[in-house]
Amino acid sequence: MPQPIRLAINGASGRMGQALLALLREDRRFELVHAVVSAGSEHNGTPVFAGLSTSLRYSHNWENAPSMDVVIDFSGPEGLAVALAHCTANGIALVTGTTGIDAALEAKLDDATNSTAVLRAANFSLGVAVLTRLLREAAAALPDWDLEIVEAHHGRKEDAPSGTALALGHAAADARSTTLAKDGVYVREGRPGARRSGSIGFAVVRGGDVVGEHTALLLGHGERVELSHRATDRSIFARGALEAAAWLVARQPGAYSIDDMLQERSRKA
Ligand SMILES: NC(=O)C1=CN([C@@H]2O[C@H](COP(=O)(O)OP(=O)(O)OC[C@H]3O[C@@H](n4cnc5c(N)ncnc54)[C@H](OP(=O)(O)O)[C@@H]3O)[C@@H](O)[C@H]2O)C=CC1
Ligand SMILES: O=C(O)C1=N[C@H](C(=O)O)C[C@H](O)C1
Repeated sequence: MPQPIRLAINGASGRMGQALLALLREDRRFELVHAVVSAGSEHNGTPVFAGLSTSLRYSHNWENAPSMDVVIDFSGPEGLAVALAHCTANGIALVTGTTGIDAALEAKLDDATNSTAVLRAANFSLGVAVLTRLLREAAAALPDWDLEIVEAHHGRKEDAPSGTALALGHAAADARSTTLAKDGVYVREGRPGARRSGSIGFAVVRGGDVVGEHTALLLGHGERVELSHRATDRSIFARGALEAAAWLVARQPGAYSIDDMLQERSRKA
């Protein structure tokens, strides 16, 4: 039996953190060595696995963190920035699903890939990986059709549009040889006028306990194509992030995506 992979979770008390912990109870590939929460968290110092013999407690401290091989981050931009600094200073691989990242943090993440293996995914579900490929194909095959991306999430989500919606938009824009900076439309209010040909619109729904739904609408005249994905259980994202972490620990420094992992696996199969 190989040594388990020493894992830290950043954002361990959150919705995704808890989904990861539930899977880790049964996953012998990993040893959870650090479970990080915010400085003001009510979970600080409390046991991570209530009822089990392990003594691991939630912590907000990276300074005296134990040795680890990989960090999985689902914390938010502020938490990610701190975890990233720890990973680059100590040569630790980083898997992050945090969305809503600004340009400054994007630049730090890019810089970090010179010294650290970083795998980023706005969505760790296999279905969304396939949806993205299908959308690329459809957007290129129907270049004159209007393209709109609609997403729905639970009412606690802080960023909009979702990271997945933006990633879908970037993929479609790329397939049409344009960019979201040029053609993305995020707000329609009052009297915005007729739809500009070639634009890529985003619409956002928030409420209840929706896990995550994304639809790309390709609207023609007299017909339309709808490409949809519905996540009904957060464990799909958690499972994908654990697969990514197990894969990333053996990689050289660099920037990686879920597609890199899937392509390497299909080459080996
Ligand atoms: N890529 C993907 O597949 C997915 C991505 N996401 C993204 O992951 C992120 C988290 O989502 P979700 O789990 O729903 O969010 P939650 O708000 O439920 O959880 C956030 C967690 O981060 C912790 N946290 C907050 N600030 C810090 C900090 N500065 N340092 C360390 N930990 C911190 C919180 O701790 P506490 O509250 O205890 O202080 C909490 O444990 C979002 O950006 C979301 O969009 C979500 C689902 C899937
Ligand atoms: O915050 C969430 O919940 C989710 N966030 C990700 C996103 O912004 O795309 C992925 C998933 O849809 C759930």
